[in-house]
Amino acid sequence: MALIELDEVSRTFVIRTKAGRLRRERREVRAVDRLSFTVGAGECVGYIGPNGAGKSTTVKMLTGILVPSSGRLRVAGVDPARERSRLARRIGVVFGQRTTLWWDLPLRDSYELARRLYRIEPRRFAANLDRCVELLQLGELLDTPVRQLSLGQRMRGDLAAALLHDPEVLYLDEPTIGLDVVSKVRVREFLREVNAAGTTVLLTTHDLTDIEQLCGRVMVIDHGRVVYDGSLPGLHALGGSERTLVVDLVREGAPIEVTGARVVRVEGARQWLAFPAARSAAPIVAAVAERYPLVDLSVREPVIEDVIARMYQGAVIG
Ligand SMILES: Nc1ncnc2c1ncn2[C@@H]1O[C@H](COP(=O)(O)OP(=O)(O)OP(=O)(O)O)[C@@H](O)[C@H]1O
Repeated sequence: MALIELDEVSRTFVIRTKAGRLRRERREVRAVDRLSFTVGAGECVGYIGPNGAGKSTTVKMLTGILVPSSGRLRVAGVDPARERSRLARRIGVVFGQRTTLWWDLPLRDSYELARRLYRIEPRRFAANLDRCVELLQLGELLDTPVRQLSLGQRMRGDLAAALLHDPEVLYLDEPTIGLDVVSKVRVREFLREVNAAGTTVLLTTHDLTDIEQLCGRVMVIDHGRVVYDGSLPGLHALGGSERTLVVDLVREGAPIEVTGARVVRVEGARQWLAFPAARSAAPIVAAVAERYPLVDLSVREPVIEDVIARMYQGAVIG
């Protein structure tokens, strides 16, 4: 069953700019351009694209904040713009850069407000809160005012707030932005559990590791249109994008030689090895670790803009 359905959805903005002392120019920006796609119940879909591609505009239309200029849009069978409050009970939204929590109140009070706002039945509320507190390790934070929380703690608090009313669909906009490695891991683990329990997830991010670890399907949007819909390895394979293994050796040495990767940069005891992003890093990491004395290793994902640029090149060449 499709939970999210867009059929030829467009959204234009009119921008008026000054052109001379008195004259104003009127320009139309088509942020979303005859966009069609469906997302099935239980899917976790990565929604990625360069800056200004139309991602936020899509998500705003899916929540009912923005009205489409044309086309048909349904979320859980509801027209978001027409029945925004009815839809609000069925969706959860988390924006990494903003919080829905009350700044001066303890976390617990924001949750209590959500309970009243969504009229969540008390037993269900208690069970959901317990589950979120356990999975997100919020126990010790419940009585802390939100303004005193770290970014990672606040994000975990926001995730719980978005899920207390058991939404069928969860929209996430950059949920790991600015978080340290440990917090990122915790947030991703939680999202995996939420999705495994049946919640449909639409995830907007600039961090390809989020997509790699959570989404079986990725949609790339550019200039308001879907330009790729498939798996992440498939996207990498299209343009031949590469990941980088950063290796800190115990001491400086000759460039590392392992099958499947090539050294692209050397700086003192640090070496950078590029390898196809569609392939697993595991055999390369194992080969390097076996043959070279190491201090540290890390894998860097390519940036989304590069992957998309390469995808276009691949599509032209291929
Ligand atoms: N309220 C608005 N008024 C005018 N133009 C807008 C408005 N909102 C978005 N746009 C324009 O629509 C286009 C798509 O913007 P949108 O914010 O949806 O992109 P995005 O993919 O979310 O980008 P980012 O990754 O930078 O958040 C951009 O050209 C943007 O300038």
